[in-house]
Amino acid sequence: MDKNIYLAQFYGKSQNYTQIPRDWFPKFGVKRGLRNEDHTGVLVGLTRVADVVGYKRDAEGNKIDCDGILYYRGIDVRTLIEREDYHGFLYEEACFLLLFGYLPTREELDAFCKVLQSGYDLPDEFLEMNLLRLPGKNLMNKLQHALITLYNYDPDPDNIDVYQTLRKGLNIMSKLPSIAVYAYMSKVHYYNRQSLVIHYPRKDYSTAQNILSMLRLDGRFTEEEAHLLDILLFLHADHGGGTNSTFANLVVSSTNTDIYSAMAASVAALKGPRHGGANVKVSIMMERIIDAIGIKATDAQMEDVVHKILQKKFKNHSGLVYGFGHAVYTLSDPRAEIMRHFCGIVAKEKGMDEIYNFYRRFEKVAIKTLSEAKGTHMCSNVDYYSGFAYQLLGIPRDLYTPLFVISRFVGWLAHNIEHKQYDDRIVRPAAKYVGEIREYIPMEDR
Ligand SMILES: CC(=O)SCCNC(=O)CCNC(=O)[C@H](O)C(C)(C)COP(=O)(O)OP(=O)(O)OC[C@H]1O[C@@H](n2cnc3c(N)ncnc32)[C@H](O)[C@@H]1OP(=O)(O)O
Ligand SMILES: O=C([O-])CC(=O)C(=O)O
Repeated sequence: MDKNIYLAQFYGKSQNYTQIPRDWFPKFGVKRGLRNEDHTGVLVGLTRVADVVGYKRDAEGNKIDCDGILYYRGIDVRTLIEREDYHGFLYEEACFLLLFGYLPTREELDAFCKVLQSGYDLPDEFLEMNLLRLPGKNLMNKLQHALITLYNYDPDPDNIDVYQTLRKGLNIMSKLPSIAVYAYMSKVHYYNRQSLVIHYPRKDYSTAQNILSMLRLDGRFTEEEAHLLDILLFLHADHGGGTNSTFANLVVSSTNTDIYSAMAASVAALKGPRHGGANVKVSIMMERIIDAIGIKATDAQMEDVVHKILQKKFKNHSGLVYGFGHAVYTLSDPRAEIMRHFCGIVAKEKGMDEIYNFYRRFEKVAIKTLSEAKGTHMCSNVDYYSGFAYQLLGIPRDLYTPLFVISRFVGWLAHNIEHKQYDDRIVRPAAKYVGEIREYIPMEDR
């Protein structure tokens, strides 16, 4: 018999031995997904890096929905964006704030940018050996590979001293934009037979400027485009210690493994479509929806699509309307609100307001339909508009989630350092054995 048929039979039979009924989880007091009954997260740590506020508590301790607020080191991200003194290095300023806990002076920010800029160059032959000779089908997997490979270029890679972690982290961080863009160039050269374009990063450019200049054939971009990308990088920089990819970092790093391995674990987590990978899924989903019902579709047609997605009758079959719902936010994700605003402005400038208006209308319909279907308020999340914002900048879909990595790396690093300094215990929760204890049966008696 075909070996796959055997395997399918073993798998079928295994269901008699391996099942764990859903109601056993509450019965044994297990918090699935580390969530409490009211869906809030189980407390697993203390942090001063960022705060994600999505609900309040009333006097009786009940959870009350509220508009979301995101604080970086206690400062509302909106105030950092709305300021009058924009200088082109918003993302770098946020990196400083997240890592060191205070807002830099002009001199401190310049000095910090110089540290980053001094790390822009890749090690000799890294590009040729690891990116051009080994193109990756998926850039998130390729980024994990590149991170693990950078270990080999470090003379003391297993040194996990806190200050060394900061130095190594900043060095990796400064190289990520080139690695991601070159990995993309290598992919489309190899798999799509496109011409290979390699622009070197400029030392005087910010992270946002370099990404745009390395990606574009002529290396040119406008100030407004760099500003939008700077804001996008800024908005993705951190989301507290409980978000999946950061928690994954802390779990892995708590074994005292090297920083390259811990960061690769975070990239692996962020790739998932329930997390950072949702930005690609949203983009594909919206394209398919527009294909199916047209850009001028009515609200009723949009509502029908949402129901079809929920019933797994629309194209992606996941049952999820990507870009909606959040583990913490209830009424709104402040990052989606900010992006909606900036996307509106840039879409108008680029003559893409028709598609922007579609996103806008679909957002309202999806929120209403999902909230009714699930009996709880659901908001659009950061991933709903980010792909569209990248599309406005002409950034290819392959790079949507890698851009999230470039940005969130600093958050992973800040929490990694904080955890090493102040928690420093191996993460090791418990799982209850709920099977039976059985006698061994000799082979001839089975
Ligand atoms: C950067 C980020 O990670 S932002 C999040 C990006 N992810 C997405 O956009 C993917 C779509 N959204 C989701 O999968 C979820 O809303 C998450 C993972 C973001 C948050 O999930 P949680 O708060 O844990 O909610 P949970 O997954 O328990 O969902 C509760 C219920 O709502 C449903 N639900 C939640 N979000 C959605 C959605 N977007 N579409 C359809 N159903 C949803 C779940 O299927 C579940 O239904 P059930 O009770 O009938 O099983
Ligand atoms: O907090 C979360 O669960 C997911 C999220 O929005 C992020 O990591 O940016």
